[in-house]
Formats: sequence, C-alpha cells, structure tokens
Amino acid sequence: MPEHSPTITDAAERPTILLVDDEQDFSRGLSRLIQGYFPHSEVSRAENGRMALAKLQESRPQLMITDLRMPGMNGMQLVAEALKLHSGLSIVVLSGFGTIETAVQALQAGAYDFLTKPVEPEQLFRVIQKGLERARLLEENDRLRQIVIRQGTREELIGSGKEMQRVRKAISAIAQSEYTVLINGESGTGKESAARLIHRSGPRAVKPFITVDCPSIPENLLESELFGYVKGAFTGADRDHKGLFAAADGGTLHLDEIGDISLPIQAKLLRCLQSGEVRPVGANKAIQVDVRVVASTNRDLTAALQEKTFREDLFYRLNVLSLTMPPLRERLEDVPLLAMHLLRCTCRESGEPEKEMTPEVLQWLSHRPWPGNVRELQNVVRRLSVFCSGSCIDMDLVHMVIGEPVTEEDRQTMGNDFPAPLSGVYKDAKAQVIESFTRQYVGNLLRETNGNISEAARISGLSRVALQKILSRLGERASNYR
Ligand SMILES: Nc1ncnc2c1ncn2[C@@H]1O[C@H](COP(=O)(O)OP(=O)(O)OP(=O)(O)O)[C@@H](O)[C@H]1O
Repeated sequence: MPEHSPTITDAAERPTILLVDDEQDFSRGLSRLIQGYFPHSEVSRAENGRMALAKLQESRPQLMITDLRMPGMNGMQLVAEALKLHSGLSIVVLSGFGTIETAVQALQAGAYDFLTKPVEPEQLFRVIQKGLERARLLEENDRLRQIVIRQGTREELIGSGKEMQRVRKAISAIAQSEYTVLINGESGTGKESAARLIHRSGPRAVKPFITVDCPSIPENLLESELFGYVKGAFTGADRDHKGLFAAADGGTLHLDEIGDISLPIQAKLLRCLQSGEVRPVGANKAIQVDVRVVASTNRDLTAALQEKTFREDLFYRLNVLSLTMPPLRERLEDVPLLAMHLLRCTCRESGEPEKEMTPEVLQWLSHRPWPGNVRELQNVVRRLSVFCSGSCIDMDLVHMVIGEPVTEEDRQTMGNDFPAPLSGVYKDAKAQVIESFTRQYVGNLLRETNGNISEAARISGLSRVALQKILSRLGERASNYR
C-alpha cells in the first residue's frame, strides 16, 4: 500500500488504452489526441472485435474505448466478450447520433461510460481519466483481496503502512522478552489485539493468555478476582478461589485500562510485580506465580502521576517496555485492507457467503476520521454487511445505511479533517455538522470529567439519561475516559 496517501495511486503506472474502431483515420486521430494528453499511457488499436479480443488476451489494458457499429462483431457483443476475459476492464463505448439507446444498453451490459461522436476532447479526457482511476482502484482492490485471502481470518494486526510496520517490529522484539509492557493508545486502536500478539509470538504462546477489563470489575471484587481468596475469607467465600494471576500461571495476564484501578489495588499489584508472588485474600502465605503482565491504557498516565491518582513506582514497573498503538486517522492507508479483512471476518462469523466492497466504498472509508478507530470501522462494516442483501456493498448502500451523502470529491476538496460537507443537501450537511460537533463536545466533556457521568450531566445541563442516550448513539463509553 502507498504510505503517503490513503488513496490508491500506485497501481498501473503505465496504463494501456485499447481503441477499437473500424474507421482507421478516426481511430488514428483519437489515438494521437489521447497520447498527447496522457503521455504516460500506451495506446494500442484494433480494427474490429476479433482483433480486440486477441489483444485483450495477450495484454491486460486498463481501458477499452470501442465503437458500437462495426462489421462482424458489434460493440455490444465485444463488451460482453471482453468482460468475460477481463472482468476488471473499464469499457467506454462510442456511439454515433441515434445509437444512444444502444449505448445505454451497453452500459447495462457492463460498459463503464459512453461518448458520442463527434468526440469532444475535454469530455474524452475526463472520461478516460475516470476510467483509468477506476481501473487502478479495481487492480488495487484485487491485490488487497489476494492479501486478505492469504491472510484468512486469523486474528492478526492488519495494516502494512509505516505505523503498523513499526508496531509489528516492536511487538516481535517485545515478545521475546519477559519484561512488563505498557501499551498506550486510544480506544479501539487494537491494544488488546497487540497484547494477544505479544503473547502468541513469544515463548509463553502455549500457556494461557487472560485479559482483565479492570473497570468492568467492581472495585471491591477486583482484588479477589486478581489474586484469589481462600475459603472463609469473607461472607460467601465457601471454597478456595484461584484468581486470575494463578490462572494465567506460565502465561500472560493482560490488564486492560490499568489507569482505572484504585490506589489500594495499585499497591497490591506493585507488590506482586516486585515479588512474583500473590497473596489470595484471607491467606496467610503468598504463592509464587510466573506471569508476564501486559498492561494497557487509553489514558495519559503521566497526567495521572501528576494528579497522584496513579502510583509512580507502579508506572515505572509497568512501563519497562512500551508500545503506542496509532489512531486509525494516522494510518488511513490501511483502511481498505482492514475493511476487507473485517468484512471477511463478519461474513464468516454470521455464516454468510463472502461479500465484497466496491473500490468507491473502500475509498470513502479511507477518508473518514474514525474517532472510534478500528472498532468503529468494524461496526460500520458489520452494519453495512447486515444491510447488504446481495454480494457487493456499494455507495448506494452506504448512503442508505450511514445516511451520509458526502461524496468522495467533497472529501478530497475539503481535506480529511473537515468534519462535514458544506455543500450538498442542506439537511444532510447540517446533520453531519451536528453529529461531528456532538462527538467532539461529548469527548471533551468526558475528558474534562474523567468519564464521570453525573459531573458531565451537571456541566452540560443535560439529564444523565439524555447524556447516556447520546453516548450510546455515538458508541462511546464513559469508562474509556476514566
Ligand atoms: N490492526 C488491526 N487489524 C485487525 N483488527 C483489528 C486491528 N486493530 C483492532 N482490531 C479489531 O478492532 C477491535 C478493537 O480492538 P481492541 O479491542 O484490540 O482495541 P483496544 O485498543 O484494546 O480497545 P479498548 O481500549 O476500547 O479496549 C477488535 O475486534 C480487534 O480485533
């Protein structure tokens, strides 16, 4: 994948255009015109359908421009035969006055566009430009599909851009060591996936890997969940309980959202990391465990150190090795590959036949800001897949499901960071601006209040219920800000 841009530009560097027309003078003139405007392209010519098919068999042009009325095989038949040979070929049909109806039929048969004779150079160049871009996208699509097929649905960190190469290199090095690791990154960037890959790529791979989502366990239970308890330690403790450290013995314990644990648990965790022992609640002796700890957080722990909500000694204990997962907006070049991978996984999960996405959809996905990172992309792909009754997700479906009529051109002219189109249908553009504002507002509010819903409701003047509703609509979790 190109590293410089999320758009797909590197495939087919010297595109070939095949002109099919029985009028030799016209065809020669057209060829010169095209060659002059697209000096990097290669233009070849065929006098009839049979010759065109022979050329298609020996080379793979990106674009074919064909006349409709030709002796022998006509343009319509050629379109059908050519697509059988080369389904990704972009075909433009040339129709004389009075054959527009036939040109429309050719479009229905799979041609990409049509031009009427006499050909207007400006229009010709525009159509060729679009056709070549489409061919590039299709070729890129094909290349990505091959990668995804080779990859299978193995749980993997997908991405071949510079950032993911850095992450993968770091993971291979980290996996071979025994030190504790601290993984930083926004929610949904793949911190848990990275922790899993560290485990799987190292000598502990055959032993257990256990993830603990720290904020999801009530504080009063976290200690006994982590370290275990003995029978009679508290009311209801009617037998010994091993705890997650002991369960992960020999393997890896991933402590997710470590920034959210209370100071007393931090102290116990520090003791455990220093001594390699855990003391179950109510036990009078500690037990030795061999566990590698990989912690992760989406919070800025250095700020928590200053606020004294996170212990400095524990921070340095955990942060022997560190890994930062990049937000998706900083590696948009990985989106097409990721989207295809996630779609394949989604279809497998739901037991459906595999589906595809058009190049336009992949490009559209590559220009979104993805505040919820890969998890948000995964949700969008799942939604599109659920509503796709056929085998291909196209832009019509995107507009229907996502309800965002922004075009790729809008995005490109406005830049990737622009929150919403300032053109198009007023109602839709307004809805997008509001959506983008709400996302930013709620994000700031939760950051400011460290994810405290009551406090956030008080500052915003919204009721708790209204705020919760907004959060759930945006797919946000207050716990991600604690
Ligand atoms: N590079 C990637 N390739 C493929 N799938 C990915 C990648 N990164 C994340 N995912 C998928 O996205 C989802 C979210 O990833 P994960 O749970 O690892 O993120 P996280 O940073 O731990 O999120 P949180 O902070 O909210 O716990 C998972 O389903 C994961 O499989």
